[in-house]
This record gives sequence, C-alpha cells and structure tokens, in this order.
Amino acid sequence: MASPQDHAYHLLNEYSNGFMVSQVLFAACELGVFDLLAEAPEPLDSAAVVARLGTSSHGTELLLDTCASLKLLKVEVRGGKAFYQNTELSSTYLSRGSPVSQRNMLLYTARTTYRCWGHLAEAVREGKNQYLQAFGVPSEELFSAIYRSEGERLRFTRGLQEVWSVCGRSVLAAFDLSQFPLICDLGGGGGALARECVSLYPACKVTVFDTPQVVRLAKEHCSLLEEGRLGFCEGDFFKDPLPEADLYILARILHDWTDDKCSGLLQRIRRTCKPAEHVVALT
Ligand SMILES: C[S@@+](CC[C@H](N)C(=O)[O-])C[C@H]1O[C@@H](n2cnc3c(N)ncnc32)[C@H](O)[C@@H]1O
Repeated sequence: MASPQDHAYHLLNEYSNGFMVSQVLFAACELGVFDLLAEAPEPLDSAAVVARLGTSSHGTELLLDTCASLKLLKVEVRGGKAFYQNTELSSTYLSRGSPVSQRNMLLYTARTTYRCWGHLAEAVREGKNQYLQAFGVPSEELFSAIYRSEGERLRFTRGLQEVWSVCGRSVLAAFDLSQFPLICDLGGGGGALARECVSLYPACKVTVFDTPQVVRLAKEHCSLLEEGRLGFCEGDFFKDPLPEADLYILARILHDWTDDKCSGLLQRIRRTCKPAEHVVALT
C-alpha cells in the first residue's frame, strides 16, 4: 500500500511535470496532428503522419505515443505497426473542422499565456504582469501584447469565440434577458456572445462595442448584420461615448484591468445605462 510519503512524492511529480502535458497538447495542435487524423479516411501509422506533416520520424513517434497515453489519440496495433486516430475529445475539441473546436484558444494559450506564466516568480515579486519580459511591450498595454500581430489578433478573437461556442448559450440562458430590448456587449470581441444572444432572445438588439481593429475583424464574418439585430460600434470604452442600452454585458473584461480602471468603467456605464442597475459582469 502506498504510504502518505509516496502519495506526496507522486503529487510533487505531477505538479512539477504538469507543463509537459500542456506542451504535448499544444505541439500536436500546432503541428496539425488532430486535423490530419480527422481528415484521414482511416487510422494512420507514424510514417504516414511524418510524410504528411513533414516532421521528424523519431519526434513524431514519441509525440503520437505520448498523445495516446494522454487519451488524446487512440492507438491500434496491426501487423506489429501502430495506427493512430483521434479520440472523442480530440475530434470534438481539437480538430479544426469541429463546430466546437478550441484550437485557436489552445494556440493562444500556448503562444501568449504560457510565455507569460514562465515569468510567474517575477510577477509575484514585482506585483505586475510580465508582458514586457515576454513580448517587449509595457505591461500597461495588455492588448498591444495580445494583438502584437494581425495573426495573433485573429487567433485571440477566434479563440474567444470558440469558448462561447461551448458555453455561451448556457451562460445567457442563466438570466432572462428578454426584458432588455437594447443590449450592449462592451469589449464584445468577435461578437460570438452577441450572436448567441440575438438567437436566444429574438426581440433583443445587441451592439458589440470593441476597438476598431477587432470590430473590423468581427464584421468580416457576420451575416446577422444585415438583419439589423446585431450592430457594431468601435471605440475605447474608457474614453469614448458608450452606446445607449438597457443592459450592458462585460464578459471577461474586468479581470484585465486595475481596480481604478474598472471602477471608472463601471461609473461610465452607470451614467449611460437606463435604468442604472442593469449591468451584468461575467468575469
Ligand atoms: C478578454 S477579451 C473578452 C472579449 C469578449 N467579451 C469575450 O468574452 O469573448 C477583452 C476584449 O476587450 C477589448 N478591449 C480591450 N480594451 C478595450 C478598450 N479600451 N475599449 C474597447 N474594447 C477594448 C479587446 O479588444 C477584447 O475583445
């Protein structure tokens, strides 16, 4: 029987090696392993994966086997050869073609969040985020770091939408929003939550307010715009006039800012909201 000391040592190893599990997931996603296996008509052996992805034989074998041990892939041995296919988890959440794919969110976590977490001790020592060390931009300018290239902006915006594709409907259904004809989603990103909102509450009109660059991206793939139930407004929610609304949604916004900035933003909303008590903060 395992002693309490064995258990503690096991836990210690789990904690200290946890980042390797994330990296296996991120690497397989980035290399397109799950997309390739989702598109293949039958399970593939590692030589076929190597040929299609252009990766090294040894590295690919190790990655595929580790994915199998993490239940991200299924493996079947035939004629002494291993053949791999996606598990339910990876075909649902990791392959590009799935309607609830989380691929962009994972890539954002890998390229942005993970790099910042590498500086956690400094963050605690200094009491501030580590975007300067990780990306060379001042820590106050959080979104300059996240949006450091057009590709990263797109990935982040798509990643946010992917999360709502899984839980947006249940979050919005937790409140009855039908009594609010005009809703404003402040910092509404690509508009996924707003789209879900107009589909759940057909009598509501929702305006997505975000920075000009994000609004431009969001408008690119939005057929609901023509129906007039979804609108976009660009600006800076700390400075520019806010669209009038009966209800303001702040989803995953307040955690980005200092208490002073949040209290300034909430005061601005309170002055514009009619009546003033309808502010929902999902953060
Ligand atoms: C963490 S994301 C959350 C997006 C969205 N609410 C969601 O839950 O998917 C924060 C959003 O705030 C936007 N944002 C950041 N600073 C802003 C500002 N000063 N004015 C308007 N939007 C801003 C970002 O572009 C981004 O879309």
